[in-house]
Amino acid sequence: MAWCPDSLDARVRSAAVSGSSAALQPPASARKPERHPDAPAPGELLGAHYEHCFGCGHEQPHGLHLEARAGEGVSLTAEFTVRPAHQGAPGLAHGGVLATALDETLGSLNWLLRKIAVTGRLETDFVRPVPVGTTLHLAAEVVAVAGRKIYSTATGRMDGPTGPVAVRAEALFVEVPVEHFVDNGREEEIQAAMKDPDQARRTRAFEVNP
Ligand SMILES: CCCCCCCCCCCC(=O)SCCNC(=O)CCNC(=O)[C@H](O)C(C)(C)COP(=O)(O)OP(=O)(O)OC[C@H]1O[C@@H](n2cnc3c(N)ncnc32)[C@H](O)[C@@H]1OP(=O)(O)O
Repeated sequence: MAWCPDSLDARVRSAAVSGSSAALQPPASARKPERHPDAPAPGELLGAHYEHCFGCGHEQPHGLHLEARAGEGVSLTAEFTVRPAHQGAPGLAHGGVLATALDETLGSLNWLLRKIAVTGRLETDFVRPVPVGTTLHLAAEVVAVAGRKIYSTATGRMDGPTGPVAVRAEALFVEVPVEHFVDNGREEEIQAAMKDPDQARRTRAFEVNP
């Protein structure tokens, strides 16, 4: 049965105001997202899904080292501190880096659904310049699911989790089978990731859970 709560209507209206495209508006057949019973508990850190991920991996010296924490329902929060390596204009975060932070945060949501999905579309509003040294407080949630399509939204705030919005994004993730990575990725990194001694990361990267 189709799911169309007031909050989704509000999001669609707000999307229209912010200018996000029709492709990011869930169809009438969309359903409410369901948190997987084995999803990390609210408050739990998600950890890196892959040590060399530019967004969350600890083995990327100039990566974002983004730390995401499960929230209620299918939501999470994350933090990312802008470092000198992330500049575009002097002293300010590069817009592409901020989009990456949003992409990584939104991508982490799929772990709460226990679905493996990749970004199909990401639309970003850059609302305020973000100086180097700023900690961006990100909050994201999945708003609807339609077949393989996962619709989600995120904001990034400065000066604390309730501070002014600096960036926001809406996205469509598309669920993919594990072959997506095996068939398209580079052999050496795939082999290395499959040998990762961390069972949780291996599971997250290479198993699709119903
Ligand atoms: C190892 C770590 C693990 C975990 C991985 C975690 C990684 C975290 C990193 C952050 C996330 C990323 O950056 S991920 C990396 C960046 N993204 C990518 O590399 C994805 C590259 N693109 C693709 O591989 C492909 O285009 C896909 C998978 C997105 C879609 O291809 P497909 O599988 O053939 O599916 P397709 O039939 O085309 O589309 C399915 C449905 O989605 C819709 N759709 C598809 N793309 C779009 C789009 N851009 N805008 C609107 N709608 C779209 C279609 O209309 C269709 O709707 P309907 O007809 O069904 O209604």
